[in-house]
Amino acid sequence: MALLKVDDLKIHFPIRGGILNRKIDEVRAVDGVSFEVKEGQTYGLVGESGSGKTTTGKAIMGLNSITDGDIYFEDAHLNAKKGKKVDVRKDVQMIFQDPYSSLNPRKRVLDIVAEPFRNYEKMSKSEEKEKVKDLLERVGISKDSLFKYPHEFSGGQRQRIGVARAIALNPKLIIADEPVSALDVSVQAQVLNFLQDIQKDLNLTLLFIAHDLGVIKHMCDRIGIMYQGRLVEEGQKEDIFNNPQHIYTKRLVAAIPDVDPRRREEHQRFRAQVKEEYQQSFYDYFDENGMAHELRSISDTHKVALPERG
Ligand SMILES: Nc1ncnc2c1ncn2[C@@H]1O[C@H](COP(=O)(O)OP(=O)(O)OP(=O)(O)O)[C@@H](O)[C@H]1O
Repeated sequence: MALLKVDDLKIHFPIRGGILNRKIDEVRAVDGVSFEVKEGQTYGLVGESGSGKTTTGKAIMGLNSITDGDIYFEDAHLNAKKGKKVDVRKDVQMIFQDPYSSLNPRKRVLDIVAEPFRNYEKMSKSEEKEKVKDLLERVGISKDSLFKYPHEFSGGQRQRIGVARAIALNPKLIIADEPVSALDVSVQAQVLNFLQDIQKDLNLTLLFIAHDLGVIKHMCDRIGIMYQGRLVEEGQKEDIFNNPQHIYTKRLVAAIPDVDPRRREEHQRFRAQVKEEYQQSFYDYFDENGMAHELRSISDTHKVALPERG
């Protein structure tokens, strides 16, 4: 069963200008995105910076207003216009990219991790401490850390504290937005493996957002490729990596450094083939400024590098 269903989601931000500050254009950050995440699955949303991944994640959390489309969690329609507002804050939690800024530097670990359940559960101070100690133990942080501040931890440890906070309410879905991209390469794998362990232990469903296809490959069962606010391709991991269909997906797969010497020649051939196909097809997809034809009103940040005209 799908735990999360995103149906034709559109999130457009107005661009205002002129002395009357009127809407002069819009950024179509998300423009007709549909996908489903099944219970227990890790679904990867991948795409370059500005492709709309974070905006999609925030909309699921209720942090972005939705222009059009629907989001369902279990059977609840999250953005229903009529009826009672559904609160999924307990069931859906987010882990952010930057463990340096996502933890309040003035708060102690105890208060950071206890914050989510203080709103939901009444408990004594000593019960609260015990619960936070348990959570810290679960994420591999010493329980003596209760009264320490975020700056006393390394990046990887801070991300673990962020995870302790995210799992404090026993959520069903975690949206992990680039959870390792701000970390040293040397600790990235550790944090990814730790996330997988936590997922298994707690039977969590993960929506994993990243720009790095290597990280997505390591983590995800199913993958959606975002480009300029659209989901240009979607499928099981094996299909995306072995038989990509969209030229943008092919370029992402071709750009992965080849680490397996047995596949080097095959990968080189694939790269050459993609380069040729991209050059031939470029002007079918993009105009002379590098903007996709059907998506011209998207902001300049979406421009892609122009190849030589063949
Ligand atoms: N509040 C906002 N107002 C106006 N434009 C916005 C707003 N939030 C995001 N955007 C724009 O929407 C587009 C998609 O942004 P988003 O952050 O979702 O992309 P992303 O794929 O997550 O990229 P990144 O990895 O850099 O965060 C970008 O062009 C961004 O500038």
